[in-house]
Amino acid sequence: MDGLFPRERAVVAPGAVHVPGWLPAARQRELVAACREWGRGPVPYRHIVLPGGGVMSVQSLGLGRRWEPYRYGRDVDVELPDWLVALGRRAVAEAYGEHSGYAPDAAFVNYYDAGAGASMGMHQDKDERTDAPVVSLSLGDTCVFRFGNTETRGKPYTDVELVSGDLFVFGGASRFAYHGVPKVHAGTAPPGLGLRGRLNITLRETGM
Ligand SMILES: O=C(O)CCC(=O)C(=O)O
Ligand SMILES: [Fe+2]
Repeated sequence: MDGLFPRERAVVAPGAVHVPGWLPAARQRELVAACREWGRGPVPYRHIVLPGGGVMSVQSLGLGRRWEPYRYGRDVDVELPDWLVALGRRAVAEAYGEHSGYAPDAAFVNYYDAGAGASMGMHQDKDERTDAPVVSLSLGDTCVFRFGNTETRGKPYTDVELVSGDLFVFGGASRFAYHGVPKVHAGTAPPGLGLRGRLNITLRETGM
């Protein structure tokens, strides 16, 4: 039945807002072009190695501050552009009706190679020293985004389909909720986007 009914804006949990189709197609193409440009160097997208030795299946790049699991370091892969800060502010205003001076200083760009089965386990974004919201933008392949609770990695959670162009903001009572991406549906990116796989940009205020 997917596609028969329009996807509606939804408050998935208090402070967690899903806005389907927020980015117009032309904006999505611009963002994909920017993600490609950022990856040209000097620092490429890479699989982050976790302190326990695990290797993330997602390939990531840091804008603004670089995340060195599990903290933000001083190194910068790519500067965080002002236009992306402005987009983040518009996103928070879209979700909550006001942006309250949202001032992100870091972003992760995550690339999911759907053909290779890339996914992201349940985790909290808790290395920031503020409780300002996280803004998430999705491009390319559709994924299952699992949005849970602040107590455990497990149930209760809600599975949300994030499609290219969707906005998801989590703040307030949901800021430290566990979330993850158990599945990316290969080959579901909009044909005109020119992207194989999924890109996700998450903006944060590190408070540092
Ligand atoms: O890819 C996503 O939608 C989520 C990414 C995420 O949770 C993160 O980068 O911390
Ligand atoms: Fe996260």
